[in-house]
Amino acid sequence: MSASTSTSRLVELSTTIAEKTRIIDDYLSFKGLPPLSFEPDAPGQLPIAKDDEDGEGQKVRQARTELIAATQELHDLAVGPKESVRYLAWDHNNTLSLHFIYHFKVAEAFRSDEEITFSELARRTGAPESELKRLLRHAMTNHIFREPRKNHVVHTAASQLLASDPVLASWVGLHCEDLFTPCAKTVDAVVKWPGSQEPSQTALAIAHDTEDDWFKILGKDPAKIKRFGLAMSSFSQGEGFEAENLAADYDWGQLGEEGTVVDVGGSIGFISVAIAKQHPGLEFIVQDVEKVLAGDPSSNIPDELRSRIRFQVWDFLASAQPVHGADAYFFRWIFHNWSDAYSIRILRNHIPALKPGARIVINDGVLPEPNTMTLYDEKLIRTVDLLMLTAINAREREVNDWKALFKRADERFRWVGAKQSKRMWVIEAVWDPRNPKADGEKNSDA
Ligand SMILES: C[S@@+](CC[C@H](N)C(=O)[O-])C[C@H]1O[C@@H](n2cnc3c(N)ncnc32)[C@H](O)[C@@H]1O
Repeated sequence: MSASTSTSRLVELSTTIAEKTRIIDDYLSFKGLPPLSFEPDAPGQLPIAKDDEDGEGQKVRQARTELIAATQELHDLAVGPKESVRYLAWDHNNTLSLHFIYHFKVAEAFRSDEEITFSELARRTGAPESELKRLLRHAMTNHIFREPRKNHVVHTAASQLLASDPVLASWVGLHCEDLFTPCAKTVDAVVKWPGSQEPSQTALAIAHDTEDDWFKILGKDPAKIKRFGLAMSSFSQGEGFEAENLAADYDWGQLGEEGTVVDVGGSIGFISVAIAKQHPGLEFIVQDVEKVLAGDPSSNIPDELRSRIRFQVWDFLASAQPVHGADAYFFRWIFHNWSDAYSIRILRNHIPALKPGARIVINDGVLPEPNTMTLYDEKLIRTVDLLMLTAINAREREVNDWKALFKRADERFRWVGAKQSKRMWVIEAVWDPRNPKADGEKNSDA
């Protein structure tokens, strides 16, 4: 890009920023909603009035997306490539100061309306004062705490959330305590086990000096399991990830009046409940490992649905699918936890149970085609993809990867398609034993 084009791009971006800011600001003041700020009582995210969720709210959310993209580009242009790369290289120090705050429970140590000295904060948290001061002053450059006068600390919106939002705090704990060190070992793991598909040959295993996979490591520590569950709930409950979307966005009616759905790795059945509520003819069998289904999982099912939702212990890696002849086998957030080799094993373990026309319905993430969304949004899903590599040698997939996965598992899985359902996707194939492509072209995957 020539110097003159670059200058006009700066002006173009600043105009976009002014326009989008105006849309957001006008909306907030018209609706009497609180302005965006760093003060402790500021909203944790852009506030949208309840009755605006679809119409005006969508417009304002879109303006926010475009504002973030424009400000990020303007920021990066202003900083320039040399400084950008220089400071990118030590970005992990942001995680470091956040980790310190999480570890010493600094946010919880004083009230949102309190002004506290570093020395009193050190006394309350047990953290050494000099490190406390250094690490908090670093975090302040990320708007986490503020020093209104020398040696005095107050909360900001972000630090206040760390104290009051257990899901966010668990997310921070998971990343700072469980995944920060492994992240730094990811290149070592790739060098040691290039192309490995094994969940135990990971950076996480190197960091923990173990041959266990992540779930075994987690399984040894109830507090970590709890923190992981809470952190993950931000995905299940977050906007665009709701179970209700799936109930509405997939044509469950095509399974017939009395269709049977097997919810594979369905945990305690909450997705089956959401679908069952909207589709009164369907019956569900929820399968998971023994540990998850111990006790009485039916007690979580509303009385009126209990006759239609059964539970069954089954390990999808260990043996063939025990439920034969179901209309659909449904997998939500399953395959992104497994490498291709294991995903293929899971699919093949279903083959003996499949009747012609049986549907494999997957509700999972999909990686975008490059350059089809803002860098901010693209970075979110690409970061999840890297985490899967670091933690369990699993991966996120593009539409074509999903298609290839079925083909590699068995040519008789006939690809139906992949359709976006809010922030998730529905990916589907049908078991077609007479698929002509299945003859001759036998695949060679183990
Ligand atoms: C990410 S959770 C998804 C749970 C649920 N489908 C949802 O949408 O929230 C993955 C699920 O797979 C289950 N799982 C893991 N390994 C399994 C195995 N070998 N056989 C059966 N279920 C398994 C876990 O216990 C867990 O409930």
